[in-house]
Amino acid sequence: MPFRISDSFRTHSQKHLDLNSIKELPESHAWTSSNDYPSENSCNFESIPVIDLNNNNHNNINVLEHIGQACKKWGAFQIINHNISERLLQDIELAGKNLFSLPMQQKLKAARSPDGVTGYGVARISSFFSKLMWSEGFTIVGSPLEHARQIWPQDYKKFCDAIEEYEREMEKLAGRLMWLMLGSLGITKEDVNWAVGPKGESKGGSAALQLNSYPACPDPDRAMGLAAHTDSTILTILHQNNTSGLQVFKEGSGWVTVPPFLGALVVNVGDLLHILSNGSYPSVLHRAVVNRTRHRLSVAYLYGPPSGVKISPLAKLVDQRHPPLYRAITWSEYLGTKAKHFDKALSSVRLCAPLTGFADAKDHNGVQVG
Ligand SMILES: C=C1C[C@]23C[C@@]1(O)CC[C@H]2[C@@]12CCC[C@@](C)(C(=O)O1)[C@H]2[C@@H]3C(=O)O
Ligand SMILES: O=C(O)CCC(=O)C(=O)O
Ligand SMILES: [Fe+2]
Repeated sequence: MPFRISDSFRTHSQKHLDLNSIKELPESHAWTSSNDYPSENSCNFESIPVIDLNNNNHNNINVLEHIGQACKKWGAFQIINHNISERLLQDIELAGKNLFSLPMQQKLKAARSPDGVTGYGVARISSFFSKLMWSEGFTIVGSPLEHARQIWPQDYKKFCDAIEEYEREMEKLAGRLMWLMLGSLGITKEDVNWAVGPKGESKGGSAALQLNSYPACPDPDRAMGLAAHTDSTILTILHQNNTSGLQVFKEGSGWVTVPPFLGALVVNVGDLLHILSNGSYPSVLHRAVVNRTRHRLSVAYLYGPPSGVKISPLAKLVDQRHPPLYRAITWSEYLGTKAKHFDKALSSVRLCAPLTGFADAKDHNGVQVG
């Protein structure tokens, strides 16, 4: 059977409240310390590195080294000079704004079905939490046409054009970033047979596009935009509008805000790169908090390997002293595992305990993610 991301991650329950018009936080959305209360942040002045992809010599270290350090230390970094035009970033933001500002009954015409992946709905990880999140989402895999037509029977073209152009540009950037991140581990194209075609050309991966909307919230300290999670990807490229909300978890520092910089994009290490790198580049735990006055929008490009490809620790990174820590798994299988085990998914594909003290970040950082 052909691989489809849409087969792998099923929603358990969906509730649709119009968060834009609610004046008081309902009990259903009021989080407490026992479920990862957002205001427990430590005050942090550091943040993830900003890497100039054009600059081959930043503070005497080159881009590859800079990326390697960021992946090891943070599991995330921001990029500038990435060749995605400001115009395209504005277009995708506008497409998201136009979609989420529609009346609820119109958005629900493209509601994600209970056993589907694409379309409009609450965060799909909601089923792992007793409280609901202060956000709404729209997931696209491949062409947005079918859902766009359900929402705008005549007027779907503008939305589809923006999404499709964004997907094309993101695919190129994600491929480039994957080779930079793997390159920083000493991995070349010869070492990854599934990513290279017969003529030595790079093969494209699979991807999903996630539009996230976080309306202004009457009680932001007790609400959660998107609960702590890692992405089940090789890497994720995130565009956030000019309102902060994304936080990454760093061992020893706690939750650290990722400030939005005009034109910059955030890159996250996902669980599959964690596996490929045999744990050297841990996937980053992250979440989105909300804001009393400002509406926030983010667009995540979730990039993974081509269909059917088994992902396992790369042979070059494995030896007697560094045995493979994870078993081989396809993206589709991993998404199924994540849908079942959520924050325990990575541990559930683990083969053995590491020899060197390293452990899955989520297993020992004390942050409750599920
Ligand atoms: C490819 C995918 C990754 C994702 C599940 C999905 O099938 C499509 C949406 C993705 C997303 C976006 C928001 C956070 C996340 C955990 C979720 O609930 O849906 C991720 C999923 C993931 O990375 O596991
Ligand atoms: O909105 C954000 O900043 C985070 C979104 C996110 O983590 C995701 O879509 O996977
Ligand atoms: Fe995420």
